[in-house]
Amino acid sequence: MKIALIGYGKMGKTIEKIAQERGHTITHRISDDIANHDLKTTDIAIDFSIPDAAFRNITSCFQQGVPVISGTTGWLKKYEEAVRVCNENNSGFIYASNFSLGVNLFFELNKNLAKMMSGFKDYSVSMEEVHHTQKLDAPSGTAITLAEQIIANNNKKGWKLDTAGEDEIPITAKRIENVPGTHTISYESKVDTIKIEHIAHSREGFALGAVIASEWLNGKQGVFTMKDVLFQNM
Ligand SMILES: NC(=O)C1=CN([C@@H]2O[C@H](COP(=O)(O)OP(=O)(O)OC[C@H]3O[C@@H](n4cnc5c(N)ncnc54)[C@H](O)[C@@H]3O)[C@@H](O)[C@H]2O)C=CC1
Ligand SMILES: O=C(O)C1=N[C@H](C(=O)O)C[C@H](O)C1
Repeated sequence: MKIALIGYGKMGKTIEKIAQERGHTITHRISDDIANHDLKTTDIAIDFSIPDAAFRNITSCFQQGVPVISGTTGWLKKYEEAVRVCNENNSGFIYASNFSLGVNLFFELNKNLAKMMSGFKDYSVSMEEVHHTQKLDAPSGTAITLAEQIIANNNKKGWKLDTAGEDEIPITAKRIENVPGTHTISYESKVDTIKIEHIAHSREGFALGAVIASEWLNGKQGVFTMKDVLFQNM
């Protein structure tokens, strides 16, 4: 496959390595305004850029007839608009706050645990995410997805960074040098604590997931999720 990398930073470079190992060709390595680039000869674009540029990058690809895998976080208020532009252009789109297989399994575990805990009022839920110090957004996209899953399966009404109200999930975001991404969910009562945690040891899991998603999306039209890619038969 011919792949355009939009955002050639930490993730772009890790994706390049894995894509080449799997026999793909990198046609573009883009770190500036998408308007400067003609993508028509590429099969798919993988966007891991910055929150302020992601929407413009993604929709510009659809308008050029190029399907998109996007892992950029912090732009999701415009997700529905991106879906509309994808469909108008008969293109293909997968966004995921986290492309790793491990986190997508963790998402399923989180939903089940939230459902199981919903009847037990003695436990209060909270979340902590830890990432490297260059991260632009907080809380992480993954933490927001986890919180939305708890809200849908428990009796919480929303989430807040740091101090939250009675019916909200408090999320703590820590920034520590070189941490690829750790997410911990705790249910705490007076007598004990139940914790589930995902620790990424490197960026390779995110990058491999994004390349597998590109291979899966190639030739398809429509808007999909990582659940479609990884757990089609679940
Ligand atoms: N969904 C997932 O599995 C994962 C998502 N991410 C997200 O991916 C994004 C990128 O992460 P990193 O690679 O760690 O960041 P990074 O800062 O290393 O790379 C971002 C790159 O985007 C470039 N850039 C700036 N303006 C641009 C524009 N207008 N168009 C295209 N590129 C532009 C920057 O020059 C930089 O090279 C972040 O939003 C992060 O949260 C990161 C890891 C996994
Ligand atoms: O910026 C990162 O590094 C990461 N961003 C994603 C997020 O915001 O959830 C995924 C992963 O945790 C690493």
